[in-house]
Amino acid sequence: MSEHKEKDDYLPSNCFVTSMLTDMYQLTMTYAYWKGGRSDDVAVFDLLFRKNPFGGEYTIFAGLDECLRYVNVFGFSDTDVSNLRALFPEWEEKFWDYLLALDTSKIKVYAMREGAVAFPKVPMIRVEGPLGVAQLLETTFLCLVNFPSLVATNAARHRIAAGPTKKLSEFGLRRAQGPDGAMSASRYAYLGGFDATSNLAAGIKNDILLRGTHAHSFVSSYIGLHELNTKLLRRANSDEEVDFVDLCQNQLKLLKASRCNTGELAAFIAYAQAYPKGFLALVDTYDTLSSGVPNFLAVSLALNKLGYQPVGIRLDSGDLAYLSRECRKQFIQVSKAFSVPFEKLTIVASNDLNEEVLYSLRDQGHEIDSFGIGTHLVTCQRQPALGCVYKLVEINGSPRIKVSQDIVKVTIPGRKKPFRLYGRANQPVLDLLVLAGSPDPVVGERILCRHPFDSQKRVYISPQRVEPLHTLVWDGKSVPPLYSLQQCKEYCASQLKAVRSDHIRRLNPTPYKVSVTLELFTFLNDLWQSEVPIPEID
Ligand SMILES: Nc1ncnc2c1ncn2[C@@H]1O[C@H](COP(=O)(O)OP(=O)(O)OP(=O)(O)O)[C@@H](O)[C@H]1O
Ligand SMILES: O=P(O)(O)OC[C@H]1O[C@H](OP(=O)(O)OP(=O)(O)O)[C@H](O)[C@@H]1O
Ligand SMILES: O=C(O)c1cccnc1
Ligand SMILES: [Mg+2]
Repeated sequence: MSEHKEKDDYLPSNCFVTSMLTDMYQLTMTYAYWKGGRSDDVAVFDLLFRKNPFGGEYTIFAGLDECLRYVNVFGFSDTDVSNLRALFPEWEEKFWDYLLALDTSKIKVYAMREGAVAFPKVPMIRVEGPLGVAQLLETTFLCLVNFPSLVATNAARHRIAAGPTKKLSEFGLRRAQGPDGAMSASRYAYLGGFDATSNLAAGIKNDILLRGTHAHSFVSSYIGLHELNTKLLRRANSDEEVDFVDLCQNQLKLLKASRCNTGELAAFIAYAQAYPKGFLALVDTYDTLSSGVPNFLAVSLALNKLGYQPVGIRLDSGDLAYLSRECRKQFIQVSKAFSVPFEKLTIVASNDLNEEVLYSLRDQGHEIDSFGIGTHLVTCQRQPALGCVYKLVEINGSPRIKVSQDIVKVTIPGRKKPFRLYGRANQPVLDLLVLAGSPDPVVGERILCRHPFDSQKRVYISPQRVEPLHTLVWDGKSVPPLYSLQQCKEYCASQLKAVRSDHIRRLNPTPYKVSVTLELFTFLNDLWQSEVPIPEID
């Protein structure tokens, strides 16, 4: 086989994503399957999680496109084989021919749509095909789904906490877990509900709106007005150049602000000279209310006189609720006193924001229009990992079960189709797992839905709508349609809108029901009984 197996342009975003990006035990199992003559046994694996993250009751499924890109380039190169040969010199020669020839042409992948709201135990992805290959996909698939889904869910939670009208920008690049953590976080935060990113590379690569203000260093780099290389600024609608520095100083006098830092004023003037149409100032370097805001307003009034409209401010410390209200008050006062349209200037807030702070700000009342959120969003500080697993559920048509003392860890065996059943209000009521060979649920037909493990819990439902959650997305090659990031983002928003609000609420959200058919319930319990020896007490 050639050194690279690149097919078309459908390649993983990260160059580390190759068939060697896996746990060593996947390769040692591959060899043992091959030695045991099991490589071509037909396996079915489910990729699912057991517990929603962040103490919530929902999860956003993300990362599918990257899984399919990986499946598209799956395969071992000559270099991979020579590296593996050095590691495992005792492996039989013929195995290397087998490994070099491995591809995903016999693999089928069924999956939820990227951006779907997913619930515990319902497979987000089902992989079918030769055991030797399907097994090898485990680690990489998990790696490609866990973090994206976690970040997308985190972003969705921040969106819900901020409210639908606020602008949300992801500011996490500098604090992310390495370059891939940052690039993934920017992409999947957007999918989960953010509007923009400060990450230039991610914005350009993914066509995400780029947003940014300026740093404290820009402000503190100026000590006085003498550092400005020009005093001039051209009017918006003519070529006339005006002494802008004089104009700003005069406006400051009119504002009767006596405790302003002159270096800060110089920085704001310099920024306004560079961006007269996009003037937004970070106002907390010295003192927000007695220096930053009056300096900002003086420069803004001067810009107004030259025909420009300023954009707003960023607050990055202090009590953001209080400060934003005070700033808005001052904008309104100045609007009235000077007859300028400053009432609705944008207030951006940042500084260690997270879901809890967003809720708290809402409770207190604030005037912030836009939030810049970094560390907590991209590192998922509240819960740093999602526990997706990849479990064998069937081999050569025989269902397999992984039993555990801990009931939530028991896998639901067999090849299954998941459906979302909708009730009267056209809202999802429960997800139902049905054995693949059994009939699909039918609209208007009453069906018994059972809790997979708790025999007491069962409900009848006559669904108003039945939505199959899986579609075939890879059948030896990718199966269209492939959805763009924008489409995944829109799908995510529409899914979240459809879910009953009590599943989403902040405190004690209601768990969403995940059930199995009576047939699957009986099948699961019979298999459990037959596989687990009955303990004997003497
Ligand atoms: N009104 C508010 N209600 C709840 N939390 C807030 C409010 N305003 C700000 N916060 C949060 O409180 C924390 C304050 O952080 P911190 O202790 O670093 O203060 P700071 O204002 O940045 O101080 P410093 O300027 O000394 O760095 C941040 O996480 C911020 O998001
Ligand atoms: O707090 P986060 O949610 O992670 O958001 C990003 C933070 O990063 C920047 O601070 P930093 O001190 O790095 O630089 P600055 O001088 O621009 O404030 C910015 O001002 C925010 O406070
Ligand atoms: O543009 C900003 O204001 C920004 C970007 C990254 C981190 N903190 C702030
Ligand atoms: Mg900061």
